[in-house]
Amino acid sequence: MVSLFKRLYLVFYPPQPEPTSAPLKFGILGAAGIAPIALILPAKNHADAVVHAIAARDQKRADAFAKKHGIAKAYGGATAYQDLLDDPEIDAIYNPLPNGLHYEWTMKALAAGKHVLVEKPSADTADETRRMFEYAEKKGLVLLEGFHYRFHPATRRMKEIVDSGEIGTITNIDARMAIPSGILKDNDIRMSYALGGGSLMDMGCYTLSVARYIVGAEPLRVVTASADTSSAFPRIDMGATATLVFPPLSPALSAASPDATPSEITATMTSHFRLPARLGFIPQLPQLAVRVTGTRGQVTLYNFSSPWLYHYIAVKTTDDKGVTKKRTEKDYGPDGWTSYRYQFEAFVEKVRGRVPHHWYDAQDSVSNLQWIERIYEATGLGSRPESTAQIVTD
Ligand SMILES: NC(=O)C1=CN([C@@H]2O[C@H](COP(=O)(O)OP(=O)(O)OC[C@H]3O[C@@H](n4cnc5c(N)ncnc54)[C@H](OP(=O)(O)O)[C@@H]3O)[C@@H](O)[C@H]2O)C=CC1
Ligand SMILES: O=C1OC[C@@H](O)[C@H](O)[C@H]1O
Repeated sequence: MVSLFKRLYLVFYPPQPEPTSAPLKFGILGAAGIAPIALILPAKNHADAVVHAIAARDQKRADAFAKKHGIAKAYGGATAYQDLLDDPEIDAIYNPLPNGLHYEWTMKALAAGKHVLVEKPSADTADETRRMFEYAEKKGLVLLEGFHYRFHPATRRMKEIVDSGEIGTITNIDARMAIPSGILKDNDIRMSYALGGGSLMDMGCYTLSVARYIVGAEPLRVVTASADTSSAFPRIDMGATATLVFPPLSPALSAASPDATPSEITATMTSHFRLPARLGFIPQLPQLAVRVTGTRGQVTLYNFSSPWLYHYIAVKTTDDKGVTKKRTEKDYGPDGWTSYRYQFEAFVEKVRGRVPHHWYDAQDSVSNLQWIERIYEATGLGSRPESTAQIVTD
């Protein structure tokens, strides 16, 4: 318990190292709820980065956010986002706008010559994501989709266990990210189709991402997909469940397994904004685990999407004699380092032209959106709308 408090204390009150002589200056588009944990706190703990400006559609909101977080500049009003992008002092942009605005403002930020860390999912469609990364490449700028969980040591450890062959040949993956009803309000950005909402976009993007990461390959097909909708939000999947088939693990990985004939892998992904109460009044617990089943056992990473807060990796194996062994591992890394802090470290390293401890390429982000779109198509709800913004690129 003491270590939990110490860890969380250091997350919210991180040590602030002496800054370098010219730290990277970040600007944030929108006074978004996620910005403090995902960018401001990691930057406070980084010697070579500083959050220099915030832009919000309302000046008072921008000022209040800047004051609260010790940010030097606050842009407000109708032109605030573009004003921030036009600020020559800013090197990099954090884009935590609603999903449906990721494409427009990432493209505009790249056009202004800024590196971009864009929140997940990177855009509404795979085609938008592809165009964003192609443009970043052309401009020689760093663009990263913020799948922070990938940078955390617990995620890497789970993958290491799977790749070691300890649980045999993988047969199934079950990835869930779902929260009980009563948390998400009707006016949340996640409930707006026009803003790129839906549980598959918001939470399903993680479940798909983690399954693809574990297998290290793209799915072959969507087998089943269904969505829970309501008459009040007909185009929003309050919940979505999809079953996809992946190819067997690559020979390099299956060589670590003693099983002779690896078979296709079935992955089930579940996301939900409002898990219904049991018997109408007992709230369900959040579902936040990814479980990988193999021919000789299982590995479960609980809370794969926010491992920094709390997680465990449960490994269960059964040998040829039927003897079952269980163990639990944890890997938080240094106290106070969230998955966002690891992600931030990698982003800054990349911008500085150094090799980050972990990275994933543009195709990874494009593929994630491709499969989100295929699942939406299979549910009958269709992709989220493409941006209609006019963007001037060079
Ligand atoms: N990596 C992670 O762990 C998480 C990632 N996210 C992602 O971050 C993004 C933002 O999520 P979250 O912080 O929860 O959202 P919020 O609603 O808290 O913030 C969204 C921001 O978008 C701005 N905005 C611009 N146009 C609109 C509009 N038309 N309607 C509403 N807001 C608008 C607002 O900025 P302004 O201040 O200018 O009004 C607002 O502050 C999403 O893409 C989400 O998927 C969210 C949570 C966790
Ligand atoms: O990490 C997260 O948890 C809750 C979600 O609604 C959010 O958008 C996601 O990124």
